[in-house]
Amino acid sequence: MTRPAVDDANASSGSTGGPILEVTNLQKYFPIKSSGVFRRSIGAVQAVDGVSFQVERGSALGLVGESGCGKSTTGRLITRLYDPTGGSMKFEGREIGNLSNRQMLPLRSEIQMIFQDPYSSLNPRHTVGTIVGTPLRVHKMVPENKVLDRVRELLEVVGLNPEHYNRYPNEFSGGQRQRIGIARALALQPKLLVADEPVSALDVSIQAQVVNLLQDVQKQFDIAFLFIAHDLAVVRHFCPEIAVMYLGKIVEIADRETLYNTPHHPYTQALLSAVPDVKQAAVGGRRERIRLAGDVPSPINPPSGCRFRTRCWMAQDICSKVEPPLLQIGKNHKVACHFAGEFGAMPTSPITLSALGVDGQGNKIAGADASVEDFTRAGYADTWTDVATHQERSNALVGTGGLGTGMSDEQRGEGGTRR
Ligand SMILES: Nc1ncnc2c1ncn2[C@@H]1O[C@H](COP(=O)(O)OP(=O)(O)OP(=O)(O)O)[C@@H](O)[C@H]1O
Repeated sequence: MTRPAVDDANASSGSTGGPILEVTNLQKYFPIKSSGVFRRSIGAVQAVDGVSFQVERGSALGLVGESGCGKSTTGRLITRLYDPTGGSMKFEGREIGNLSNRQMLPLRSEIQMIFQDPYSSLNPRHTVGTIVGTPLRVHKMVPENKVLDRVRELLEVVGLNPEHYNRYPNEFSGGQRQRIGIARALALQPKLLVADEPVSALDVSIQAQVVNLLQDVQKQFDIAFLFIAHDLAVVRHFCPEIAVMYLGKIVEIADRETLYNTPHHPYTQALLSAVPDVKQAAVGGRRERIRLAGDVPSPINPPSGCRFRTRCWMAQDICSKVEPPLLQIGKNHKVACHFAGEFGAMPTSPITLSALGVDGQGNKIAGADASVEDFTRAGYADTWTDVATHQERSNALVGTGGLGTGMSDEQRGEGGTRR
């Protein structure tokens, strides 16, 4: 199976490079209707509420968070199984959020999805040959007399016996069924694959095999991935960048090394504390386990200010009054927390004040300008504020030991960051 070279693909879609997917301030509110004849809207489930990220061509972004935080909804928006309530989704530079089903049709082959449950996502009445061959026929990928050859080829790519095309899904194990789902997704030679918890329904012993297969096909066909998972261990080896979601929002996003080594959001720290650390175990150490109290609150009526505050051990008054913006605090690191910092060394006063133009109680400071920075933009800026030193830093100076504008202690005020 071959994929067009990246440059050819760009040329055909009119793309000029840049990320394959750019999502900005994406929202999905599911309306709640009253019962009765006149089904009025009486509220909304704020499943995804202002999410921004980008996925580079051939790369992988991990989207992680507890059940109900909006990961699957985000994946379904990108594949346009759902219509967004607001925001923008650009695929190869082209807005796809407002495309009709018809306009979307040619793009469907380029953005494919792998589902969590390999049992319910395959039609039990169809043979594997039909399941994998149908997209080939619908999108006229190959002439009719070549469909079976291509199906066999795809089965081989995903490590299944090509001669098993005549079998039914119930004749395969869970891991093998997920391989069939992967073969079906690969049939259309996608450029972006949304993998929604592709291994969580599988036996632990099989999970690594399927992740390895996904990694192989990613390299072989230069496919970009949005890899959705509820735990940080699964995405660790797959995704060079990871976004952590909580109740419809991204609370922290960073490159893998930064996120695993120096998480700055209490929620990320809690999630990471549940991940076994082989290196630490080898030297006889144990990472302190942080147990979060209670469940994720309802997205129908989320907590005011910071949505995580009801479960956060760092929460203070400001957290209920003001929503923390997703501040860039490192070269490839953004975090949405008034008290963002390394575990055990988090600041005692909010770091977000000057960006927001508010005082420590969350009240607007008369005459103070909030930052002009757009906190909803996807990707990273070239300059940011270092929360430890309160100094401006820029890509050009990182690594040279050089720092930007030094700030006096006075300027730092109540731990305020200058932007
Ligand atoms: N079609 C829908 N109608 C109404 N509410 C929905 C719908 N789909 C999802 N939701 C709600 O939106 C919120 C986010 O759900 P979503 O499935 O995206 O979360 P998730 O992080 O993927 O969780 P899980 O891992 O359990 O799938 C949940 O509260 C869910 O109940």
